[in-house]
Amino acid sequence: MPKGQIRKALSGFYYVLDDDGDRYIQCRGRGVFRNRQISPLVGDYVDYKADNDLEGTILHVYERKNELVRPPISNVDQAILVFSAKQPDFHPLLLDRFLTAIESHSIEPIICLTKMDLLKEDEQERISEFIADYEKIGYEVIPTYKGDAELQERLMPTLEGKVSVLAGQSGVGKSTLLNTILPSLALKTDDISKALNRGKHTTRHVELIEVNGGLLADTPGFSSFEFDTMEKEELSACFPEMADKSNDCKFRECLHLNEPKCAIKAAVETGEIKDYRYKHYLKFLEEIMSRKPRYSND
Ligand SMILES: Nc1nc2c(ncn2[C@@H]2O[C@H](COP(=O)(O)OP(=O)(O)OP(=O)(O)O)[C@@H](O)[C@H]2O)c(=O)[nH]1
Ligand SMILES: [Zn+2]
Repeated sequence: MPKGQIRKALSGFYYVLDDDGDRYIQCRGRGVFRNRQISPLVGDYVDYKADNDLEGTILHVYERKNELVRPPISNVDQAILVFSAKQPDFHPLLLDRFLTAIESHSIEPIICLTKMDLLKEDEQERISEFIADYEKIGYEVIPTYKGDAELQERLMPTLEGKVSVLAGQSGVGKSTLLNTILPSLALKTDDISKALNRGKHTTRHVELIEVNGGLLADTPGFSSFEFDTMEKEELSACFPEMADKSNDCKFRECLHLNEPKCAIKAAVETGEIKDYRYKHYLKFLEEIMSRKPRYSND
C-alpha cells in the first residue's frame, strides 16, 4: 500500500506527499478515523489508497512522536519560541511556561529574541544576562533586530533536516520572522487573504513547507499552557538544569519543595540554578498540585 506524509490540510482535504516525494495526492480521511477519534494531522505518516493519479483516501495513520493543537501538526522536532526583548517586554515566566510545555512534548526548543534594536543601554544588560542564563542551561538563543540581514542565514542550519514550528505570543514578530525565512510565503499569504477577503472566519489551513532540507509550519502557534496533563513528578525533567541534578536528591521522588537533602535547593542556594527558574518551577508545581482531578470516582 502506498505511504506518504500529510504536508497540507485545507477545507477537509489532506495533501499527502507520496513516499517518492514526486507527487501530492488529495485525500479524504476515512470515516473510521472519526469513530476512533483520530483525526489526521499535517505531519502524519500515512498509508493511503489512490483512486487515481491525484485523489485518494487515507487508510492508516502511523503512530505519532507528538502532536500540537495549535498549529495542528504532528511529529514536530523543534519549536522556535519567539519572544521580544521589548514591546511586549521580555517575560521570563511566560518563556519558562513555553519551554516547559515544549519540553513535555519531547520537542526541542530554540529561543529567538526579537526587537533587540528597541532596547536602551541599561536594558541591554538585563537582557544579556537572561541570554547568558538560558545559554548556560543549554538552549540555543538567537537574538535579532529590525532589518537583521543575516538572520535568514543564521537560522538555516537550525532548520536543516527538522520539522519546526514557530510559537510565541501576539506581536512578538512571528510573522516577520516567518517572512524572513520564507520570503515567498509573504506574497502567498497576502494573495490568499486578499483573494478570500478573510477576516475572522479564516479557512483552517496548515502547511509544512520545505526549507533547507527540513520542514517549517507556515502557521505560527500559541498555546496558553495549563499543565492539564502533566504529573507533578514529571515537571523537573522539563527544566534541563534540574533534570540531571535531581538524581543527587536524597529521595528519589523528591519534588524539591521541602524535602531534606535536596540537591536542587542546594544548587539554588549556590546560584548554580537561577533563583527565578526555581521560582517558576514552584509556581508550575503549585498549579499542577492544585489542579482538580480529571477523573473522580465520587
Ligand atoms: N523594532 C522591531 N520591530 C519588529 C521586529 N520584529 C517585528 N517587529 C514589528 O513588530 C510588530 C509585530 O510583528 P509581527 O511579525 O506581526 O508579530 P506576530 O508575532 O506575528 O504577531 P501576531 O500576528 O499578533 O501573532 C510589527 O509591527 C513588526 O514590524 C524587530 O526585530 N524590531
Ligand atoms: Zn530535590
